[in-house]
Amino acid sequence: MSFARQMFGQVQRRAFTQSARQNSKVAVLGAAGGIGQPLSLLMKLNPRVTNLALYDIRLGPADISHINTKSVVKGYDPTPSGLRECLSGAEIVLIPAGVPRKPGMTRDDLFNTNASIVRDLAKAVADSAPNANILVISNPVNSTVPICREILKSKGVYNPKRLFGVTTLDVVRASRFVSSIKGTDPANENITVVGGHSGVTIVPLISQSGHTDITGEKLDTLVNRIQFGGDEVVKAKDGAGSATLSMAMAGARFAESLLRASQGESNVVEPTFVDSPLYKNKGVDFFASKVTLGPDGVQEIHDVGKLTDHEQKLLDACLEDLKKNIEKGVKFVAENP
Ligand SMILES: NC(=O)C1=CN([C@@H]2O[C@H](COP(=O)(O)OP(=O)(O)OC[C@H]3O[C@@H](n4cnc5c(N)ncnc54)[C@H](O)[C@@H]3O)[C@@H](O)[C@H]2O)C=CC1
Ligand SMILES: O=C([O-])CC(=O)C(=O)O
Repeated sequence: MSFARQMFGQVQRRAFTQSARQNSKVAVLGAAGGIGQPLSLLMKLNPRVTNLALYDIRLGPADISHINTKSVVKGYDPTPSGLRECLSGAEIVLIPAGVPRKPGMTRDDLFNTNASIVRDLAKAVADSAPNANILVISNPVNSTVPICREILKSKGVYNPKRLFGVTTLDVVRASRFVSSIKGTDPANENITVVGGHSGVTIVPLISQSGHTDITGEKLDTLVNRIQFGGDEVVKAKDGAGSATLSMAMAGARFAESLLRASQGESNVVEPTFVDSPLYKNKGVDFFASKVTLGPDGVQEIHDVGKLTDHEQKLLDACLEDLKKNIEKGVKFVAENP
């Protein structure tokens, strides 16, 4: 039997044998995109999902509904009522809607287009799924998450425990890159990455991984590759977009963690960009660090732990940029409500 048949056979068996403990509707906004399509596929293969609601302004991945797992899939029209129905009753709303980078662009260069897309989708979520966990993938995450907060606040439904910037890809990359240096299994490499999700705001804490032998130039190269892993992909795709498959996997992993926590599993920890007390005294309202997830979303925000002098310098540079990125999102909503 081919590897693919074996793999999908296993997924299917799991899907049919594990009975869902509760109804979990997951909505994907931007479902027809480079991330949206594989992300929707992974959600369709997840036995914890009972309803999968797909929305995009262009035609979506219609054949996902033919996959023989139990969940019910529905694609919605790109109309206000379609979006309302898509969101109604959703436990998780994944947002990969928006434009990706081209070579030479920073994530911040996407702001002008993606800020209004995310703002308008956040308004719809506030109206139709005010209690949902909102998982923002659209870049620049450091600004689009604060945009969501401002919209939810303006509508009186902001719950800081349920708004997440998805930074899982940084952690996925970090464990893969460290494992390729060390010749280890990436599944066993849990590298903490804190801060935000662009360039120097991405701060990998290699000292906490136990790999104290990665130092000097080797460490600098590794840190730079984690911080600019997204650029590596943008360059390789040469105008055809940015990371899609690895991002879909990372988004699906984060959504799965939230579902595990909401379905009663304890000690579910994921790094994510949330409304965080850690650096509010420095004017930084959002920060990614390890977060224990619970049935109500954020359960506990962990601090960054012990840092080397080198990591402290990286963190200082991160906080400076992050503050500006967050302020930019807040200002956008104040001026363009
Ligand atoms: N957080 C992260 O780690 C990562 C974030 N990204 C970001 O994810 C976003 C999406 O990337 P791709 O999927 O590659 O782009 P894409 O262009 O392939 O797909 C985006 C989709 O969003 C849809 N869309 C646009 N406006 C919409 C609206 N108002 N409502 C619903 N759907 C809408 C488009 O029709 C398209 O299908 C980009 O902003 C990219 O920078 C990409 C990789 C990693
Ligand atoms: O680099 C980009 O534009 C997409 C992204 O966020 C990533 O791959 O980490």
